[in-house]
Amino acid sequence: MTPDEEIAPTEAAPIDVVGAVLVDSLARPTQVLAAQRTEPPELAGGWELPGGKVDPGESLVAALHRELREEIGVEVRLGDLLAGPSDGWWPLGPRYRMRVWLAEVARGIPAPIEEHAEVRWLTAEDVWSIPWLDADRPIIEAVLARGLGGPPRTQ
Ligand SMILES: Nc1nc2c([nH]c(=O)n2[C@H]2C[C@H](O)[C@@H](COP(=O)(O)OP(=O)(O)OP(=O)(O)O)O2)c(=O)[nH]1
Repeated sequence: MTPDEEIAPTEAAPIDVVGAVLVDSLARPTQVLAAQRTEPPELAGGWELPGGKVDPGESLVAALHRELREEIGVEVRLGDLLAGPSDGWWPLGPRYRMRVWLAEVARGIPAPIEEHAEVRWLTAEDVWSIPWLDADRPIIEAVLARGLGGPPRTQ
């Protein structure tokens, strides 16, 4: 063991987060829902996919339904997993990783009940009009590549 390895901290397991690409229609998506964070200060004002951390012992899908109910007040139907580059996960900085599903509203109207200042439906045309969190940008690129009622973004 080198001195460097001796002092290197053990790599902590990533914390699992789940998120939804909530679209107006799974069959023919033309709009995606973005939610503006209110905390922590370094992320406040940034826009993200609704979702949150998985509780201990909770399944990923159960966590996603719970977070969507608590945060934006909707019941959803889940569609496909939007697979990320790391075994299906999307990296969120050094501490977190996120699984993302397409979803549509089954009941309720999305509202910023908890943790968000605002929620907004965005078309392909205006999807870059808001400052997405850095980690979310490749996810939004992937959403556009799948199709959001318009051609994929080219640059
Ligand atoms: N929910 C969500 N979190 C994201 C996204 N992008 C991104 O970098 N993150 C980060 C922000 C947070 O550091 C972490 C998820 O934590 P969270 O604050 O949403 O989780 P939570 O709802 O369970 O919050 P809390 O109860 O622990 O306060 O992942 C995203 O699109 N959605």
